[in-house]
Amino acid sequence: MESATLRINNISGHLTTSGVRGGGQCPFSQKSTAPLACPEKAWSVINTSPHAKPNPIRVLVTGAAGQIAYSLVFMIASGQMFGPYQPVVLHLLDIPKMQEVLNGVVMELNDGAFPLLAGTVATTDVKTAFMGIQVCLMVGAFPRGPGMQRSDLLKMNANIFKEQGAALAKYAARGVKVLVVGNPANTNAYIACLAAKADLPSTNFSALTRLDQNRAVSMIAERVGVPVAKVKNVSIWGNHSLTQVPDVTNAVIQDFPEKGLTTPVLTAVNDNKWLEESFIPQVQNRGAAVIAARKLSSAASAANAIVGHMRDWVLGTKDGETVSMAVVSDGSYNIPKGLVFSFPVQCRAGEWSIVQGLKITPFIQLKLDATTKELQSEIDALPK
Ligand SMILES: NC(=O)c1ccc[n+]([C@@H]2O[C@H](COP(=O)([O-])OP(=O)(O)OC[C@H]3O[C@@H](n4cnc5c(N)ncnc54)[C@H](O)[C@@H]3O)[C@@H](O)[C@H]2O)c1
Ligand SMILES: O=C(O)C[C@H](O)C(=O)O
Repeated sequence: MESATLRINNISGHLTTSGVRGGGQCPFSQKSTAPLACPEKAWSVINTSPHAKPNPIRVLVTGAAGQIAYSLVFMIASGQMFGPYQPVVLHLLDIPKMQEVLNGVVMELNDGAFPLLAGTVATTDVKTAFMGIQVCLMVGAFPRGPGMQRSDLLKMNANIFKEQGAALAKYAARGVKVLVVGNPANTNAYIACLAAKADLPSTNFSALTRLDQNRAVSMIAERVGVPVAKVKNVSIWGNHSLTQVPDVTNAVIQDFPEKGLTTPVLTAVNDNKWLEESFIPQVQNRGAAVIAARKLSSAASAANAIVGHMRDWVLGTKDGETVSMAVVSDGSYNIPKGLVFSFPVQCRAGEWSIVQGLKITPFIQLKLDATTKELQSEIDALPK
């Protein structure tokens, strides 16, 4: 029996949809009593056991009426981001002219009857959207079209991140984990972090390069002829742009994980020319290739990458495995402090840390220098 108290109000231009199902308790339908794989690695906010009191977390998706969100919100509601024991209240923000579409997204969320969806707050009001949120997925921004570079969006999108960075500082939970997706993602994360600087630590902020990592993993798996799950520790360094650095120097094919047997990707591919002249440019240009084919930027694969990024951040990465996240540089690998730069990281207990001591070849170092320079020039171009 569902004692839904769903209300849809359209008051003074603000669509506010809120509902708490089952009297605030998430009606778990999962029969499994198995705890998550490594609960000791999870952020303390996340329920990793079916026996814990269900305590919904508040997750904001901005740009909730857009393309990426149309995959993302359903993946979150189905438990793919926070695991099978963690209920969510979805906060959904878009701009006033998208109210009607946002309303439709809420209808479909309700029609999905997701057991983990404890409520929705759909709104065009920034304060309502950011109030008390613990996870913030900043998708809302204009996408590029054919022939554009992501940096061409800087002027169009910068103000969104300035305003929303300030809203994070004012209204969000102090431990809020922020993932910027809207392009140019690294510099938008830099802007949001700067706007919140006095109130939130810079370690709360990140930008998405997981899609680039997934693209690179998929290309290596295809080249070597192994399932994608066997390709580990491919890194993306730097900017989510044409200068990004897909790097397989430290990557392995996990042949027999139970015996700890691995083969370096460099050995398995055994073709440096292909890696340097085909693999790297293909990963760098994949976003543009999708736009050319779809006439729209990647959306479902972006949603999947967002889920992977946040899931690893809150639930922890597997032992010995690295993932790529753009985070505020602490000076590691001589990357200037403060730049939002993609590094290989590991996550435990809700904290990321940059993997230290990885081998950087002279070829990769030249590329790191170029992507650093580009990020600095994006920041120099910001309106003062
Ligand atoms: N980092 C990545 O890997 C990656 C991957 C794919 C797309 N992207 C970027 O993500 C962004 C969104 O892509 P999309 O395909 O969903 O675009 P979209 O145009 O389909 O959706 C964007 C939504 O954001 C909304 N929006 C605009 N301004 C807003 C504001 N101030 N507050 C809240 N919402 C606002 C729009 O109304 C729209 O509904 C784009 O900038 C795109 O380039 C990044
Ligand atoms: O390429 C784009 O503009 C969209 C996104 O950043 C992507 O990598 O697919």
